[in-house]
Amino acid sequence: MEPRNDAALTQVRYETPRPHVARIVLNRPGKRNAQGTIMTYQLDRAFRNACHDDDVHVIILAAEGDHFCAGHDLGGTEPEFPTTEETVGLWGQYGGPGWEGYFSRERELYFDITERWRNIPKPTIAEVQGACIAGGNMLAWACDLIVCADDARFKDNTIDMAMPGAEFFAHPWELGVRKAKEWLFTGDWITAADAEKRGMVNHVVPRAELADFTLDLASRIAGKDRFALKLAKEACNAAQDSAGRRQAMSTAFMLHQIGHMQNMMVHGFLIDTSNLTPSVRQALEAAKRDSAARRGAQ
Ligand SMILES: C/C=C/C(=O)SCCNC(=O)CCNC(=O)[C@H](O)C(C)(C)COP(=O)(O)OP(=O)(O)OC[C@H]1O[C@@H](n2cnc3c(N)ncnc32)[C@H](O)[C@@H]1OP(=O)(O)O
Repeated sequence: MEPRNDAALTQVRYETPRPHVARIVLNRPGKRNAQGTIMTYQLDRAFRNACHDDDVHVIILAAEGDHFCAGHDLGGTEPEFPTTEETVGLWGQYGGPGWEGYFSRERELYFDITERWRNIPKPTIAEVQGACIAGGNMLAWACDLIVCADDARFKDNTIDMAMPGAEFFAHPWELGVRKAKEWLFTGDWITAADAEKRGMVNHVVPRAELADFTLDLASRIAGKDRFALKLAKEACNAAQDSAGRRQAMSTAFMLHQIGHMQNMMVHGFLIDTSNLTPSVRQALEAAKRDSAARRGAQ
């Protein structure tokens, strides 16, 4: 199958820079690649294109601009809820009252979809530079390997939003339980070097060499037997799963829902917005006003 030049992709680019290698690029640098509903479904579409193309053996997930991903889009310039046409998940009831709609959205957009990307039956490599925040880590963690630039830095600031951590709660599996707790409790950055020491990333390379290094690694892997790669990935993932990863993450996801409901009861919104950076808080406040007006008009 020819790689698709997919015109539907506006916030994500799909490239085939080397034989048997697809490179999917988050392409919203003006918003620091914040991941909203549109980007999520375009990313899902790009991953599916790569999965369905027999000629693609390895997939790179990269990002345009200075930062890999500023996490979930808190600016709300996009539809809050997916339409049933674009969803692959079966949750539905996005317009449901109370928590019903939000639960479906969270489950589909942040948990199930990320788990599906983690289980893509081809090797995936994240190529990370600059800031990688909260939901941004979920994108990197969904990949099998992570190569990062020496300027990469990672944090999960969700406790500052009165939330217990991003939805795809791989933190303890990525950093070890003790470091994961400190990272979450403080909301501090960890550097690329620290992430490598913890085993969260495979390689740290100079920023100028990031793309070429990742491509070379991808090409080396792409030269191996495609089916054996798939089996090796499945075997490694099964080791984590038989140690309880999936069950622990399901529990964490439900606790995350409790965090949102508590915020709704205490702050009248999904998250406590008081500690957000000024530009993001401003965008969010505008989005909240729009959303309230839209709902009022219904
Ligand atoms: C369960 C929750 C999961 C989550 O993922 S919640 C999201 C958590 N993420 C954050 O709190 C990230 C906040 N963003 C930042 O800290 C900074 O940004 C960066 C360090 C990533 C980059 O800093 P700099 O280069 O100085 O950019 P800038 O002026 O802060 O932002 C540039 C434009 O990007 C928009 N933006 C940044 N992050 C987000 C976001 N997460 N959602 C929506 N928009 C975002 C801003 O508003 C602004 O936009 P305009 O130029 O139009 O004013």
